[in-house]
Amino acid sequence: MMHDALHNIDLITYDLDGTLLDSAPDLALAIDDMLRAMALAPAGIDRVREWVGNGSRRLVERALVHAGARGPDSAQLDEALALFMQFYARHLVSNTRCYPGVMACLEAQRERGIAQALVTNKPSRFIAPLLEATGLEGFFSHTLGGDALAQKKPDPAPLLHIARALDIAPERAMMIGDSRSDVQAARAAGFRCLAVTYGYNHGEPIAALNPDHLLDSLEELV
Ligand SMILES: O=C(O)COP(=O)(O)O
Ligand SMILES: [Mg+2]
Repeated sequence: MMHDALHNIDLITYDLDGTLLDSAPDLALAIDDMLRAMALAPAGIDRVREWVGNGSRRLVERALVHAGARGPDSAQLDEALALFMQFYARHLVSNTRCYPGVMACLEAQRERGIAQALVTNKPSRFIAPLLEATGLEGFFSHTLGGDALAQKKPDPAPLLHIARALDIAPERAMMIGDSRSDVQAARAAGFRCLAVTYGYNHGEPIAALNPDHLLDSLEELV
């Protein structure tokens, strides 16, 4: 039987980090390489996991503030971000894996004829190589990175952009994500909202945001 969450849904937009992919280990490697290159102390994966979700610039800024970098002013942030992008490109798929149930869920919705798209706050340039390395390429009609439009999640713009491109009404669309930016973007766009409990969400339980549905695994949507 089909899960209730999928009732009357024609489009699913998925978040990437913390929802489809456990990417925190590689993000942490890159952040720590960046900090070391700037003669600052490494942060470690447990902290980095809490900083993911608002794009690379905010991730780097949080790391610099935590490491006690004075400022950080925008020149220092630019320099750190350039280092991070360079290191992350090298570590993109060293340890990054799909969460259990992801592939089966994507296959099941494809079979059902539900349109699927990806909306991440991650820089666009990393999307294709990550999808390719994890076997997730080919499932999404549209992919949008955090730098693709002027506004990123929690702004509803990327979700509405995709709904419009596919000519699907927001009330027939659902966002699946792991963090408050996903829940807020879904609400503001008029999308149904499903949250996974295993993701990052800045160290706080996503249940506190009252998404329409909560899942421990995307396997439940198969
Ligand atoms: O780059 C980030 O901050 C996380 O991106 P996400 O939107 O895929 O969780
Ligand atoms: Mg996420």
